Order: sequence, then C-alpha cells, then structure tokens
Amino acid sequence: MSAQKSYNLQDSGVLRFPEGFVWGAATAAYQIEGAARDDGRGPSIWDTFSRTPGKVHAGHTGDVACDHYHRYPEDVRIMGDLGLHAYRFSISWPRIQPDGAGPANPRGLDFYDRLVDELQGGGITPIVTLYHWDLPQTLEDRGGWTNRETAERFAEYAAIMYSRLGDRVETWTTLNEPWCSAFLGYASGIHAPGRTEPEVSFAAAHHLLLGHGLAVQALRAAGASQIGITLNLAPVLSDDAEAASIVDGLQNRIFLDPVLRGEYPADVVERAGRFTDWSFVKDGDLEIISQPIDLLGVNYYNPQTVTGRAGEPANPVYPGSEGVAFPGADAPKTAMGWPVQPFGLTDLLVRLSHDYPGTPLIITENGAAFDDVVEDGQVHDVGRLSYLDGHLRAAHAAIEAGVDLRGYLVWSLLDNFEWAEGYRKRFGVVHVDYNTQRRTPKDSALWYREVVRRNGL
Ligand SMILES: OC[C@@H]1[C@@H](O)[C@H](O)[C@@H](O)c2nc(CNc3ccccc3)cn21
Repeated sequence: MSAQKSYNLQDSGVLRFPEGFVWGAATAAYQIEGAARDDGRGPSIWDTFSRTPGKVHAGHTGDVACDHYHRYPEDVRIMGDLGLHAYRFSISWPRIQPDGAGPANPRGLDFYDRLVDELQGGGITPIVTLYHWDLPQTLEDRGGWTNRETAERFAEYAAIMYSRLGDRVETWTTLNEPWCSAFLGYASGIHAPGRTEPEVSFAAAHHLLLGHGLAVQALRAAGASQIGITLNLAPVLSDDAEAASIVDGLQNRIFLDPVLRGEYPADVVERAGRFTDWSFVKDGDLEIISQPIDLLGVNYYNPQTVTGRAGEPANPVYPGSEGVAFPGADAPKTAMGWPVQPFGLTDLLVRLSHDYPGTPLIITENGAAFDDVVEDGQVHDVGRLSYLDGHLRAAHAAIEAGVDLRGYLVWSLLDNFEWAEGYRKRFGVVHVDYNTQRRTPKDSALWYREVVRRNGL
C-alpha cells in the first residue's frame, strides 16, 4: 500500500501510551466475510433477517459483504502495512456447525485455521470473538437465546473452536454485546431475529450470560488463559439521577453485575418484574456466569443522555424504562446520529475501574461512521480522524487516572455490513468499494499507523 500521505506527528507534546499497549482493529464475521453459502456454511439469523423485507436498508445482505472469506490474505497485508499489533475478528458459528450442534464442518474450521496462520505469519495477534450475533438459524427455530439449551450448544461450539485454534489463539472473548442480542433482537426487533417480545428478552439476556459462563468453563478446562466478554457500555448523562440509574441498570449493570459480581442488580430485577418473574434463573447459574475472566472488552461509541418525564412510555430497546425520555445530546453527531463526546470514554473507564476493580480492560470497539468520498484514490475522512483522536486522548486520560487499560481496537478495519443500515454507513478506516472490492486506506488509517508506530498521539 503506497503511503499517499503520512502524518508527521511532532515529538513534542506526544501523549505516550504504556509500553506494550496493544493497538489493533476489529471486525465481525457476518459483516465482512461474505461467502454466505460457501463450504458448508449454514444460515444464521442475520441471513434470515436481512432477507425479510423492510428489516435492512435497501434489502442489503451479508451474502458478499467485503468478500473477506476469499480476500483475507490481502486484508491481513493491509493490517501489516498499518503496523497493527492485534486483530479482533469473530467466528461464524453457522460456518462451524451449520445446524448449531453436532460435528464441526471441516471446511469452516479450515478457513479460520488459514486466517490465524496468515495473521501469525504477519506478526499480528488474533483476538477471537466467538459470538458476534450470527446465531445458527436452526437454534433460533428452537427458541434461540430464549431457550436455555442454546447456552449449552454455545459452550460445545466454544470447545470445538479452542480445540482447533487454541494452540495459536491466546485471547478469547465469548460474546459481543449481549445487550444488543437480547434487547435489539428480542425486545425492540430492530436486529435479528426481529422479535418484539420484551417479556422474553430478559430470559434471552440470561441465557446469553449462561452461555458465556459455560463457555468460560469449557475454554478454561481446555487450557485457555486469556478469556473475556465484550460489552457495549455507555455512561448515562442526565439532570435526573433516577432516570440515569434506570438506564444505567438496563444498559450496563444488567451485564456487569452478574459477570463481575455474581448477582443481578436488585433495581433491574424489580423494574423488569413487570415483564418477567425471573424464573429462568436456576440455582447455580450465577456462579457459572461469574466465572473469573481475565479481560473485559469495552465497546464505547457515545454516552446516553436521558431525562425523567412522567408518562413517557418505555424505550423499546430498554424494557422497563417507563418515565425516561431520550432527548439526544447537544453535541456534534456522526453519520449514525450518535453524539461525539469523548469525555464519556474517560468517565466510563474510570467508573469501571472504580466499581468493578481487578479486571483489566481493553477497548474492543471505538469508531465512527461518516459519509466518505473517494477523491483521486484517497479518502480525506477528517471527521473520523478527529473522532478517533479525541477518543484516544480520552483513553489516555483514563490511563493517567489509574485505569488498567491494555489496548485499543478501532472499529472497524474495513467498511462493512452495518446491520440494519446495510452498506450505507461506513465505519472503516479502510474504504471498501463494494462494486470492485477495492480497498483504499483512508487518511484515518494513515494517521492511525503513525499513532501505532509512536505508541501515542
Ligand atoms: O454500529 C457500529 C458497530 C457494529 O458494526 C458492531 O458490529 C457492533 O459490535 C457495535 N456495537 C455498537 C454499539 N452498540 C450499538 C448500539 C445501537 C445499535 C447497535 C449497536 C456499535 N457497533
């Protein structure tokens, strides 16, 4: 990749990150791989959802995406050109077990074998996400995450993956954002499987966490040493303390507390009481869920701004949030309409280290969508570059405040399938022309390469 432009950061005033800080990028299988029917891959709930009229922008699907399944050598080369230390990617469960259970599909395993070997050859550390939303459809046909048995299938799948890759993959995260799987997928229906049943979404959340715990047990028993979970977390900004606490509970503490404290927060149990009696929680579940982990993955994009408003109906993605309004923030916005508030990252990381001490943190996703334009083979994505710069400064401030932050993985390496938004929203630091599959590192990638090289800003 020719360096169309290099960013010469002045030495003076450079913010240095700790020695050994891990710099990388992140993706997810359904968003980049394509090859949806190649080599025995079975359908996932996102194959079904994206084919359901009206669910995904313009009927876009992950059938081809970035064709990473075939182009991974080029993509690994790009990672090397950018000097990345690590690459976070997810494994497509239906590529490994097309029916979500039973013997593994050898051609599916072979792909990830090749990918890990390619990464190793490039000196890039693999960070595996076992589940990034692409549940095998056959498991959804049996209730999906509302069915407790799915948690057991997930642990079996985790064991299969460790047995194949455990000799070369050290860092394993079980789930990406169980909040999205449970409350976007089963309560609001804006994500797969598109169910609008808030009364079952809490059971889905619990079974996702149970799957995490059972997978941790399986991975640990097989010899895994670095195991974690990735949560999408957001500080809640409000002039109303009760409103803030309600959303903090439904977004953050509903996952942080069971995983790191072995209990569900009492206020969340009470507020969800209008939907469920929590009878899906069985004796011993929370001991399994709170199996010790070595790392907490933090996906941060922006804070949530809320206020108390009598009579306000619940936000569909937050069942139990009656009386809370989401007015939006008075801040610059990304192409997703999400506010640009880097201070929220510092606040979040400091809160985590204070309220949940002892678990090292890694930013597993942070990034922004902006409307990019290719001009003479370049993409001058100043908005994204500025977003990343501000958030890295915010992360550095957290480290200065004593937070044990181990790394930063930008979302995303490539423009990709942005779920219900399809391909119209671009988060990549590398532009993808979906007509030609041409990759073009954006100015933000060239800037990020310098940050990695200098280990600082
Ligand atoms: O939306 C950008 C990324 C997405 O592409 C990743 O697959 C996913 O892990 C991810 N999580 C968030 C933050 N959570 C979220 C909030 C509302 C809708 C969807 C995701 C953003 N992103």
